[in-house]
Amino acid sequence: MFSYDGAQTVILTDRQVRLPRSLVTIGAFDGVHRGHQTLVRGAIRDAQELGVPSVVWTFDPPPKVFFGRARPLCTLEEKLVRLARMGPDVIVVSRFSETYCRRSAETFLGDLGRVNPMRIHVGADFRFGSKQAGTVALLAQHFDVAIAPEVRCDGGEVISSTRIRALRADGDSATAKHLLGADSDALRLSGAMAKHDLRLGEEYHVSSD
Ligand SMILES: Cc1cc2nc3c(=O)[nH]c(=O)nc-3n(C[C@H](O)[C@H](O)[C@H](O)COP(=O)(O)O)c2cc1C
Ligand SMILES: Nc1ncnc2c1ncn2[C@@H]1O[C@H](COP(=O)(O)OP(=O)(O)OP(=O)(O)O)[C@@H](O)[C@H]1O
Repeated sequence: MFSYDGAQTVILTDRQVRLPRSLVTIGAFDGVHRGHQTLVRGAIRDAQELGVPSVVWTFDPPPKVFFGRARPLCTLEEKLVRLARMGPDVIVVSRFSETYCRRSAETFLGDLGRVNPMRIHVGADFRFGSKQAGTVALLAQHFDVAIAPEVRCDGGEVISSTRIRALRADGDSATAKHLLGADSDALRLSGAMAKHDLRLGEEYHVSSD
């Protein structure tokens, strides 16, 4: 349990979670940049209006990092803290592994059934399942899907983890930090969280004390 400003977030693996109703947003969320933040906040707001728990479903490591296509912008712990500070009810972490990446899009749709989503918020380019076969169109055949508008920076470019990685690689840490938004500095966690290893399938019990 992560507590922040009175809000509490439960962090679970995909094997632990089960909810009778929810509103879900899904993504790798590496860095939890300003685009991610708008998506997650919109999902939490919608969940509150519908009166159901908000769920952020993410992957560790980020798939692009797993496949060696990118270096991570932050650790799992930093990502969880940045997500939890926005106040979702639940964060679900799927361990992205050699076995997991072979799960088909249809199997992942079944996984989502564990939380019975009333609606799912994602960006238009969201893909899922082995070989990225699952599209937003497929997702919309099974669930009510809300497509989040793309968040752009002042210069008009879409904010993405890829762009922030490139800015960092070019040494432009000021612009990278700006696109990551507030709280972009590494956040220290309580020892309780650091001691737990999600890979062991344990539930996190985290307090911000
Ligand atoms: C069950 C599952 C299997 C996946 N398998 C692959 C894969 O084989 N190749 C790949 O590039 N990405 C794979 N992904 C990652 C997705 O393409 C995507 O990165 C992920 O769903 C997160 O979405 P986002 O990148 O929009 O944040 C898989 C995702 C899921 C949920
Ligand atoms: N700028 C943005 N505005 C709104 N939604 C976004 C934005 N960037 C990503 N998203 C959405 O957030 C979720 C997670 O996306 P993802 O983790 O792939 O971020 P990304 O910045 O596109 O990463 P990468 O550049 O590594 O592909 C997806 O549903 C995606 O569509």
